[in-house]
Amino acid sequence: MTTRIAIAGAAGRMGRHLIEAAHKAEGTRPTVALEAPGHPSLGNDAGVLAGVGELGVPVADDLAAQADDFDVLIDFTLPEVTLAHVRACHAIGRAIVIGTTGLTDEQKQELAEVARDIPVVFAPNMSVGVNLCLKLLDMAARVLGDEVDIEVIEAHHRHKIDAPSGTALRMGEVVAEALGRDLKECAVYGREGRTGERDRRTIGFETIRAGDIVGEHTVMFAGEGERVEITHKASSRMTFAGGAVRAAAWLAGRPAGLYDMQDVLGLKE
Ligand SMILES: NC(=O)C1=CN([C@@H]2O[C@H](COP(=O)(O)OP(=O)(O)OC[C@H]3O[C@@H](n4cnc5c(N)ncnc54)[C@H](OP(=O)(O)O)[C@@H]3O)[C@@H](O)[C@H]2O)C=CC1
Ligand SMILES: O=C(O)C1=N[C@H](C(=O)O)C[C@H](O)C1
Repeated sequence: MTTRIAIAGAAGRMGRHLIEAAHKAEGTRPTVALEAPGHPSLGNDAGVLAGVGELGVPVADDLAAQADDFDVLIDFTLPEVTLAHVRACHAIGRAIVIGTTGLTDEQKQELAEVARDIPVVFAPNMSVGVNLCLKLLDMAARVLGDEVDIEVIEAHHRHKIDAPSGTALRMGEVVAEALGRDLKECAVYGREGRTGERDRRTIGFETIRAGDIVGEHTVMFAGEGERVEITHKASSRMTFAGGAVRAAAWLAGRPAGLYDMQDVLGLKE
């Protein structure tokens, strides 16, 4: 059966790749494309926007009005826009895949409540490689334990508006959980001035924003005499878009619940 996909933020960096991925993947089809009211792309064909040729899917601004035309919404937009779409999907009973990062704790809480009634995949990074790295990080943290200093370094393009990246924060959470720490208490974001010696139980975050970097993450476990680094480098947004479309096909017809990419990829024990 073909999964009909709606794409929010269709004219955005990820939106265009999502249209292409949903069009090219077997078993999925982009049927709805959304942008905000007044957006210059409204009425344009989504396939033309994405560079894959005409698809007969004009960019529109009203999700609820197209409820009968899609099975799963994929949303890579802004936290407040994503939450409005979550509420709309709840009202019309549709599944949603969310890639948006930078949600507040309150927004995540609302998402968890809605996921009691509809199926939701929510993940800061949809690439297979990053999700494999999350497994490796759990193992590295358990083996190296409290004997090492842990730093998360991430680099992204100059247009990114949230920091640290959602992926970096998730990496920090995985490491903190493995070590029995609370990330909210042990995270240190950037350093400046007379900082004093490093406290071993902290987890440091460094952010680079420059040029057109698609997305790079390194977690460093540095001890006396050796260090381990686990690095992921994305060189194309298609790696995220392909993962999101795979998640949408996986989600169609599932029971209500809050899932992540580890569920989609079968990486949970
Ligand atoms: N989970 C993952 O694997 C990944 C997650 N991301 C995350 O995805 C998000 C988007 O990133 P990116 O594509 O680079 O950002 P962009 O700014 O390029 O895209 C966001 C799009 O959403 C549009 N938009 C704004 N308001 C609405 C609305 N009310 N309805 C529909 N569309 C709207 C924007 O329009 P405009 O700005 O023109 O008004 C824009 O086209 C970020 O949070 C990023 O961190 C990114 C890559 C991978
Ligand atoms: O904004 C981006 O581009 C990306 N955002 C995600 C994040 O915040 O982790 C994932 C990816 O690295 C690209």
